[in-house]
Amino acid sequence: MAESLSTLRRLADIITQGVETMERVYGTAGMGLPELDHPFQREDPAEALREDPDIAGAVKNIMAAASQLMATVGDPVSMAINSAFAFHVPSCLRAASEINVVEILREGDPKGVRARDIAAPSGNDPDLVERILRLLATHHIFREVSPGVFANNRISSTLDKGKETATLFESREDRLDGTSGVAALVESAAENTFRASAFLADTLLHPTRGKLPCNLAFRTDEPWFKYMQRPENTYVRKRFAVAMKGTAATDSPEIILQGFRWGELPGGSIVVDVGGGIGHASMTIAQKHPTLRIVNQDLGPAVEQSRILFAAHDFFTPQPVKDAAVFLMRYVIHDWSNAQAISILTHLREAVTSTTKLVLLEKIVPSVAGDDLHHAIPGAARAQAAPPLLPNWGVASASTYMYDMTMHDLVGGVERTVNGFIEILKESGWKLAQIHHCPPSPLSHIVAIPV
Ligand SMILES: C[S@@+](CC[C@H](N)C(=O)[O-])C[C@H]1O[C@@H](n2cnc3c(N)ncnc32)[C@H](O)[C@@H]1O
Repeated sequence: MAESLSTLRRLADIITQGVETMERVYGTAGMGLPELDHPFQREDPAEALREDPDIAGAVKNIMAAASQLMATVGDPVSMAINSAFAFHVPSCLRAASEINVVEILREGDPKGVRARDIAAPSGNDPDLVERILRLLATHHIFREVSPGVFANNRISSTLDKGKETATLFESREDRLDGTSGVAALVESAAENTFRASAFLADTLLHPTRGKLPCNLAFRTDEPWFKYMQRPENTYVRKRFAVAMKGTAATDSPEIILQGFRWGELPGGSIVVDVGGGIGHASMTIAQKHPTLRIVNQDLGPAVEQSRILFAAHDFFTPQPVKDAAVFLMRYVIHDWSNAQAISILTHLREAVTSTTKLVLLEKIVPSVAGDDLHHAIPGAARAQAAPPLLPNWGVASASTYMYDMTMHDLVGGVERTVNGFIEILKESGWKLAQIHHCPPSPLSHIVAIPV
């Protein structure tokens, strides 16, 4: 058999094996696989089963093999051109979310709602709304149940803001407050990151020191975080904060407890969550390990709440806590360039005791071609997919690479490889001592000690 045909068969076999694993695990648990056509129910025990390692492995293999199969059999010219036009997906998705389609469908007839009734509350053209939803339904986001009639499905329903449509239309300013953060993340990414990303090539063709795609897109010399502080960007800033909650929606909150052994720290040890934001990581640690003393530092005001001390601190200035057992940073270092990251880490290094540890929670970027698994660092080695799959499982790992470019385009940050972490840690007086991966999450605990 020609090589390409045998590859096709091997990819199809991977999918078959994955499906068999899913049938076996769901069958043994006496549960059905959640249906694509039905709205997502987070509390459904069948959703929790996705954490099962066999299911998580099967899902990765099926996604990687299915996308590789499509790339293999699809017309290459169409594949390239469709990739270039794929921007219509986020553009339509944001449009649907902005006019609260998900909530209109949730409140409407479960059998489906006509485009004219979906368009009416926002006063939009029903024909245009129908075309937007048709493009999305073609990508399995929403269902077109009969011509011009739409319903939510498993994917669209994750954007549900959980409020009455009347409330959502009443005040645009507050519509995202208190929501899961998924719609905020989608709208923020599909507006701000999307606009910034459109200027990536321009920054390569006309590189100007210090200018990021975001600076060209928003015609400002200010960094993104500063630009968001302008009074006219209040809505964008509020939405961004809610969107940060959305970034955690794909991970269990318990992930903070999975790697580094917080329970082995002596009672009374101080854990400083540097750049801890609203403190959800601090809160999870404090609840599970009540004898630890947690300090959550961020730019905001200082308060004491739920046994956590919220302290105002700029991490580009000397670290005031000099007796910490752990400096923790979740999703902070990826916001910064190497020079800035080294400055932040150096301030922490200057505040250590002989036993202080640094714990970074970040994604570690694998190469698509596979990595050298023989790093001297305990825990660094990670499973790789067997051929013919891409070693990094291709699109099943896409979010890591999407976040990497998001960091670059908006803030000049970077999702780092293992070597990237080794380098910035070494430059700031730390040594990477241990890595705990937390599959199926792409997040890892990176533990460093002072040298
Ligand atoms: C991506 S968020 C991560 C927040 C939190 N660690 C989490 O996992 O949700 C980055 C955080 O860094 C904070 N930050 C940005 N610049 C800072 C600075 N100079 N000093 C302290 N915190 C800063 C932001 O306010 C934000 O809360």
